[in-house]
Amino acid sequence: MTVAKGLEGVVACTSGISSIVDGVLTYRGYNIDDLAVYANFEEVAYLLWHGKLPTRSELDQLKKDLSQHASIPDELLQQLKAYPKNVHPMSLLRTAVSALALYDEEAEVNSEDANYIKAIKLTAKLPTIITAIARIRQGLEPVSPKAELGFAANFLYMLNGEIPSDVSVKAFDKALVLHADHELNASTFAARVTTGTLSDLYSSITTAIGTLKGPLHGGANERVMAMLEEIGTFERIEPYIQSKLDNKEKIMGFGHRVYKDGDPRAKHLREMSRRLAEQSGNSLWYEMSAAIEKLVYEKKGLKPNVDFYSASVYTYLGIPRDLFTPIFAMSRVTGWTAHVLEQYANNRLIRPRAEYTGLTNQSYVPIDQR
Ligand SMILES: CC(=O)SCCNC(=O)CCNC(=O)[C@H](O)C(C)(C)COP(=O)(O)OP(=O)(O)OC[C@H]1O[C@@H](n2cnc3c(N)ncnc32)[C@H](O)[C@@H]1OP(=O)(O)O
Ligand SMILES: O=C([O-])CC(=O)C(=O)O
Repeated sequence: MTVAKGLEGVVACTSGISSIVDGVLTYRGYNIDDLAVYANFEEVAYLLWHGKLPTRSELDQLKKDLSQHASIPDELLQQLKAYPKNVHPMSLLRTAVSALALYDEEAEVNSEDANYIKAIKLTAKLPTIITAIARIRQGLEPVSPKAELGFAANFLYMLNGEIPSDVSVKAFDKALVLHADHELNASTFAARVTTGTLSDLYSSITTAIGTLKGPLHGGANERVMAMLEEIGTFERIEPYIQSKLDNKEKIMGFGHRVYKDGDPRAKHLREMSRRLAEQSGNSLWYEMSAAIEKLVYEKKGLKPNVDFYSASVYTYLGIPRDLFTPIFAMSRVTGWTAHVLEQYANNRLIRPRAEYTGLTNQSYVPIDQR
């Protein structure tokens, strides 16, 4: 047997959802560079689920469906209020999504239609859950979603209780577009493994959230911000980075399993960070990020991934650091569910092999003789 550690280079399934070829990322054949400029998040969700861009009336219907399903069961809201306050929002989100299944009568119905509706429900409810988590821990009442607001605007509105500015909504919407899908990343693969057993869609998304949470995957974005805060000043950048490299520690937001010459999403986030810095009158986070990018490339030849500049973008948008990964989940749930639907449509159990490296020929010794 040949072992590909971390499954590097292994092609584990076919997929028609997103592709990465020669460093170019596409969703359903559309280049991410075009989608980032022209599409909004709801259009991208439709594209991922249906394989084509929506017509005006299809988009209006999806927006209606998302808004119709945005509220969460009162039982879940009461649970969110009862959960411990000092727990990471990703842990709360994972538990809340699992709990949500208990209040969906169709949770166990495994038809294509029922699963598509579950995909819409989960996408609609994630912002409501995340903002409720954020407000409850501050002793504030959760804010109910507003039907007339779009997906990105609704999140910012429910988080702060104020209608957000157009500039913030546009920037946040673009960040959601950029995070929506990414071929067979770890959390999507995990979701497909769960789906492969013919378990239910809520189980697959709970699996995916738990997988995204790790610092080598989606959890890197909040750690990038922690690093920027820890470094704090320009003079401290060089010694900080050098000591990380000397100690063979990972610099968060750099490197990628698939992109060796840079992540195409990073340039959009870099530009967003630059603009938001200019508008906010506080360029520190952007300037520090740009200096770190240059230095890490000079010293180690590594380029930033999607998580690097998203940290300063979200900070400029006034979003607390520990909500960065939940926001990633809020966008990626569209990609995860598209992959779950694709897996169900052409399923085979996912069950690779392991090369055994343990002891052999052991003789059983009775317990009182060990
Ligand atoms: C949304 C996302 O999931 S994007 C990724 C988010 N994760 C991060 O930003 C965490 C930091 N980055 C990393 O840990 C890695 O680059 C990963 C997990 C993304 C990819 O890991 P792998 O493909 O397994 O690469 P691997 O860890 O083998 O790295 C290859 C080489 O680059 C180095 N390297 C890779 N990333 C980094 C980094 N961020 N900082 C320092 N060195 C790094 C490794 O030390 C190794 O160097 P060596 O050959 O001198 O030993
Ligand atoms: O593809 C990966 O390995 C990680 C990633 O960038 C993503 O999930 O967006």
